[in-house]
Amino acid sequence: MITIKVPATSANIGPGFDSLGVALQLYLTLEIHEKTTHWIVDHDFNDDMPHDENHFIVQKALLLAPQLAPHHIIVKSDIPLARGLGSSSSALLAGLAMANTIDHLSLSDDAILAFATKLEGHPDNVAPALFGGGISAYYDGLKVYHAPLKIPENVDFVTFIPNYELLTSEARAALPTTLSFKQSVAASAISNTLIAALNADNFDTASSLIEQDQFHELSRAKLVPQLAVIRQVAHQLGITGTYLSGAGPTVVTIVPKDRVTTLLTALTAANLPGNLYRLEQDVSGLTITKEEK
Ligand SMILES: Nc1ncnc2c1ncn2[C@@H]1O[C@H](COP(=O)(O)OP(=O)(O)OP(=O)(O)O)[C@@H](O)[C@H]1O
Ligand SMILES: N[C@@H](CCO)C(=O)O
Repeated sequence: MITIKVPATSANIGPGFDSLGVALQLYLTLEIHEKTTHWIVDHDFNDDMPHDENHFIVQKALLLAPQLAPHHIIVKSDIPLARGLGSSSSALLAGLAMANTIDHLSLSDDAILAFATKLEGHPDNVAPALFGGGISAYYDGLKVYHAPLKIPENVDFVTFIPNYELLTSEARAALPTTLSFKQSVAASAISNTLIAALNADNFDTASSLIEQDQFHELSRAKLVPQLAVIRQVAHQLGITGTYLSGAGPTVVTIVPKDRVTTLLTALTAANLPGNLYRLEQDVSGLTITKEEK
């Protein structure tokens, strides 16, 4: 049996729209069992999700390897669908890694990343899901340029997952079609300075800049009213570092570990419609293990 494990990811980290992301310790696991005459996909999701070759993961694998032999596969996932935790990127990478492994394609990580980014349109979920940790990345249409983003070791990710879905396509439809030159310069300066502050271990500056995005949060805030509420609760405790995770609706606050309980207590009292988690950064990224029978 071959097991492919892929972490969830939280993209944007505030001002890093479509370029920054971090892997988190929630996982999709894909087990590849025996060869079969047609694809058999066991999963715990709703039965509206296909159990045959029409399953998302198989479809993505077939894009990379159209002649891929059918197998019995089992998908298990802690990553909620369409909540801003990169479920589609993790599933996409699992499919590509399955094709690469069982069809012996020997594609490099960078080749897989470029293929995945072409399908996703932006690298901010797929890059950290593949490599683990924080990543900054840019796709020029052919190649993905990427470098590690330094995430402090002494922080956790307080993650509020609302009890409703928000498709990325819907949240992208809310984005502005143009930004003025002045606003573009400010928005990229905020993102650049965030990266520099993280690299300099200056978390006070970083956590403040995380909240100053000018690319996407203003136009998406109406879709996720909990973003403003969580920021306000955190500010009352002197905590900054709250952002819309990916396209939302999940809201993440990056918090020093010694303040996490205080924030979780206050957010629990706010009784928001969804679930709160304390997550840690994943540093391994996608892993593949082979077990001989
Ligand atoms: N494990 C999975 N198995 C099958 N399909 C999946 C799986 N995970 C995601 N998908 C597909 O991806 C869709 C969600 O993708 P979408 O890009 O809207 O959200 P997301 O990836 O969870 O969020 P974001 O990109 O904002 O972080 C699901 O509705 C489903 O079609
Ligand atoms: N950067 C993307 C992440 C979700 O795919 C967005 O915010 O739309």
